[in-house]
Parts: sequence; structure tokens; C-alpha cells
Amino acid sequence: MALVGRGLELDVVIREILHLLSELLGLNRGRVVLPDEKGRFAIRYAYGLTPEEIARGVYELGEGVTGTVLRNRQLIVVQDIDDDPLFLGRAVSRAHLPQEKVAFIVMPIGGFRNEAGVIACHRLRHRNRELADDITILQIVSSLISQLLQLKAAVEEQNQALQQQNVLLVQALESATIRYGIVGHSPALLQAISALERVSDSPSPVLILGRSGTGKELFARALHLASSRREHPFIKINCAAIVQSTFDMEFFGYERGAFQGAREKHIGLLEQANTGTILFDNIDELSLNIQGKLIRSIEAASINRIGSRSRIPINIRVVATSTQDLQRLTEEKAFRYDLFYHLNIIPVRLPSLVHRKEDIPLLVEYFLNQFNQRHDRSISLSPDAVHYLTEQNWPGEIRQLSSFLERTVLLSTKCILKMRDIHLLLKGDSEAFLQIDQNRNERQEVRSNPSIRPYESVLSHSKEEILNALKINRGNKSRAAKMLGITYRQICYRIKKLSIS
Ligand SMILES: Nc1ncnc2c1ncn2[C@@H]1O[C@H](COP(=O)(O)OP(=O)(O)OP(=O)(O)O)[C@@H](O)[C@H]1O
Repeated sequence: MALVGRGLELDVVIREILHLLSELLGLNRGRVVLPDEKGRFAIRYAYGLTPEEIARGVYELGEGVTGTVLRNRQLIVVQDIDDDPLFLGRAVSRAHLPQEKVAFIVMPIGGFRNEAGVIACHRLRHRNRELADDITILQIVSSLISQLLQLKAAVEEQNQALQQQNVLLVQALESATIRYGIVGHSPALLQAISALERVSDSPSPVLILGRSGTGKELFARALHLASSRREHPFIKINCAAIVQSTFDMEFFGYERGAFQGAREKHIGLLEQANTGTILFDNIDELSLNIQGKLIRSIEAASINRIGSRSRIPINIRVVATSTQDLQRLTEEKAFRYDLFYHLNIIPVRLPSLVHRKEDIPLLVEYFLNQFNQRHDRSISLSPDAVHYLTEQNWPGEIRQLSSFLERTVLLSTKCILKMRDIHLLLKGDSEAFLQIDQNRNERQEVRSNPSIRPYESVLSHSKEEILNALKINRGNKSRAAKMLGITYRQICYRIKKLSIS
């Protein structure tokens, strides 16, 4: 039994068992016949047989003694091999066996993976021990070999599964999902990811376009991570939140004593981003004046801190995002054409969810996992509920889908939500969203006429609308403002005026 502990080198273990059978019991030239890859049966393990004898030991089902045992699964004892027409003597020729009477025992090996097998050996007829004793021992050995074969098959299966898992893991690691947190496998998304990876190492600016909530910022971060600048700073500028009067200070920095109150030197954002990436999120929100300052600094690749005469070289990769058609904005003189042409060298357009519905189930699973973990819940959706979500329109794109699922995880009292539950939850959600979206469209119509300067009264949105927008955007004022079609400053003003806390 110590043999079995030697590990799963079956060649060694079974050969040793056959060796012991021969040495201790005189059951000679033992062999184990198993199916081969061609669907025949062949000697797989043997002791006391030459390689040529092993190679000859190939049997069809029902052929000779071995083939008969393989077919009928019944022990056969050939008392005298010279006297049994069924005995083929295929592997070992008679001349190589002792002159005296030789018996041949063939015993089936118990079921492993539905495969038939046998163990067979020669036995000199006239021995002291009873044949019945030898048969009992062979039965034990047969059952042991059967267990070893089963164990080997199980280990191989597990190895295969592990190898498969390993392949999947490597694929997953190589996939953008793991690397950058971008979920989805639709052709439209993969195309955008491959465009991103192609340009990741170029120093050229990248303009990421797409509707609000399609993942532009996520892509910008992914671009940085995919580039050789990944170890360097990534600075995100929310263009909607830039205040005109403090722009120079924030962006170029200042020297100590540059103006009253400049007690310490301050490094501006452009300098902070040096050697890294700077993201101008919603760049269309920048005023023309600021656009001008920016393009001058970018083109000069240097800045002047306020209060200093020397220029500081900066090496930054510029990435900008926009929900707008910047070309149209340049035609309408709402966006500087030099900045547009500078940014538009590599435009990457992110697809809307409506053009990649096949990503929705993956996103649902991803967000459910994320929110279940975050809120310590275990909410899941039935397949019809996921299908229902896939069929919906998501005007707020992935951000809306993600906030809907977070609310669902938080509010749900059931563990498994069916289509009907989702329908009810979604109804309330989209009514609020559509109301906001409609108001925004009305305002955008006014904006598209450049001669009309949109006047947004503080009463342009009800308290409820603002609250809803804040709720959908999880309190993020800048995104809520974007959704409502007003600027960051405008939403802050309204929040104050309407006493929204
Ligand atoms: N493919 C994606 N996989 C996983 N999460 C995503 C994906 N795309 C977007 N998200 C998530 O959706 C939310 C919105 O994405 P993001 O802020 O990047 O959108 P955006 O296009 O920059 O929006 P906006 O124009 O309003 O600034 C984020 O929480 C982001 O992580």
C-alpha cells in the first residue's frame, strides 16, 4: 500500500504492483489493458514484457481471451494456454514461456469513467497455492488499479479545469474590464477600447466624445493608465466648475508675494500635471477667454507662474471630453477653432448604450456586485428582469443605469427581483428623468441659436427637479447641472436660493 502513496505516477505504481505479483505470487508478465486513443484496447502498463511484446498487445472488443473479458466483464481463467483455442498468444509467444503447463488469468478492472479495462497474467499451473487465493488477490489488485485510474482521471479533469480557469483568468487580466474597469464586450465598445490602446503612448491630445454618462472620464483615466505616463500625475479639471477670476492662479500658480495674500508659492494645475496627463472634462464649458489662455500655454508647452518672469517647461498630455459637437460650436464661434483643431487630432467617440445593448447584462451584473458589496446586501435579478433592463432606453446612459441599480440594491426588500419589481422601480425613476431631460432639450434648442444668449432664470427648474437631478447624480452638483442643462455656478446659485440642503 505504500506504493499508492508515491503520488500519481501510475506508470511507476502499477508496474511495481505487477512486479510484486510476479515476485511474491508467481503471477507473471502482468499487464493492464486499457482503451487507446484509436478506440481499440492496448497494453498500457506491464511488467516482464519487452517493448515489442507490449506493442503487439492490441485487441479488438471480443477478440481472443482478453477481448472477450473486455466485452463480457467476466473473469476468464485459461487453465492451459496450449489447450484453449480462444487464447491468441498475441503479445508473448509460447516459446518465451516455460515448457510446463501455463495458465492465463484475465480479470476485468472495475468501472472508471465508463471505460473497460483488464488485468491479465500468466500462472504456472502446478503451484502450492490455491488458484482461488490468487484470484482473490487479483480482485483486490484490480479494484486498487481501478481506484488509481479513477483518481488519475479526476486529477486530470481538475487540472484541465484549472488550466481552463487559468486561461480565462489570463484573458480577463488582459481584458480592459480588469485593467481599467471598463465593462462590456460589444463591438462598438471594443472598437473604442482598441482606438484608445492604439493612441495610448502617443503624446498627441485625445478628444473623447459621447453623451453624458457614457464613460468618457473612465476612458480618459484608462488612457492614462494604458500610457507610459501611468506612474505620473493624472489631473482632472472639471471645466464647468472653473471660476474665471481665479483661473490664472489655479492654472499657472504664483510665486510668494506675487500679490497681496500670496504668502506661499503655489504650484498651478498645469505644472502639477507635468509629465502626466491632464483631463479637461466637458471642455466646451470653458469660456472663450480661458480657452485662449489654455491653447497658448499648451502650444508653448510652458507656463509663467504669476509673479515670475521665467517660463517653466511643461510636458503634459492633454485629454478632453465633451458631450457637444465641438465642430458646430466652432462654427457658432462658441469654441475656439485653434483649440478644437489642437484637440481633434485623435477623436474617440464613445457609443451610447442604445448601440451596445448587449453590454447591459454585463453592466447590470458588475454594478449589482459592486453595490451589494458596498451596502452589504445580496440582491439579484431574475433573467427576465435583466432582459427587461436591456430593452429599456437609458437617456442618462451608464450613469443612470448604475444609479438605478444602486437605488434598487438599497431600497429592495426582496432578494430576487423579477421583471415586475424592476418595472415598478424603473417607472418612478424614468418619469423623473424624462421630466429633466425634456426641460434640458427645450433649453438646448435656445442654445443652438448662437445669437440668443440663454437666460436661465433662477426659477428655470423647480426645487423637485433639482432635487431629482441631485438624487440621480448622487449629490454631484456638476453632473446634476449638466443633466439640467445649466452650469455648475447656476446650480449652486439655485441650490442656495431654493434652500436645498
Ligand atoms: N463601460 C463601463 N463600465 C463600467 N462602468 C462604467 C462604464 N462606462 C461608464 N461607467 C461608469 O458610469 C459612470 C459615468 O461614467 P463617466 O463619468 O466616465 O461618464 P462621462 O461620459 O464622463 O459623463 P459626463 O459627460 O456627464 O461627465 C461612472 O461611474 C463610470 O465609472
